[in-house]
Amino acid sequence: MERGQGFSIAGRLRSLRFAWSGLLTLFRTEHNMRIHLAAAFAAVFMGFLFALSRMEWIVVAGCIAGVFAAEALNTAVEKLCDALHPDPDPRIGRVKDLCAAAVLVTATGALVAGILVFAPHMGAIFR
Ligand SMILES: Nc1ncnc2c1ncn2[C@@H]1O[C@H](COP(=O)(O)OP(=O)(O)OP(=O)(O)O)[C@@H](O)[C@H]1O
Repeated sequence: MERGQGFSIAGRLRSLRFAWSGLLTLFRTEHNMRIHLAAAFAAVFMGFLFALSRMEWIVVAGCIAGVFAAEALNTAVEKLCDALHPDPDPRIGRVKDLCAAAVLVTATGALVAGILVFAPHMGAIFR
């Protein structure tokens, strides 16, 4: 936001357009994001199939949002690193490894939460 500019609906809508454009770029350019998207669709499909409770939907939605946000931040830092320091540098490598670790931790947490939410429903089918 530039200094001296007041709040305006048009300004907020413009910011929303930028965020949407970032989201589209993420899905178009990041292969990992397509895997996250496929997992999210599978979780939502199974959520309707098993008629999840409100609390279970909150867990699923939180996991999907968390993984997408982690991947967006990871991609942003990667692009910033490449723009500021295109040459190989062990410090840049460490920064990228740390960001990748953040995505891994988030995705693993989402996987564990997904198993805890869906396993009892699947177990009920085979009982
Ligand atoms: N400029 C660099 N200097 C040193 N090591 C780097 C550099 N760029 C990347 N690396 C190393 O290579 C790894 C992969 O980097 P890259 O930018 O290809 O990320 P990625 O996770 O493979 O990206 P994507 O998911 O977009 O394919 C990094 O985690 C880091 O260890």
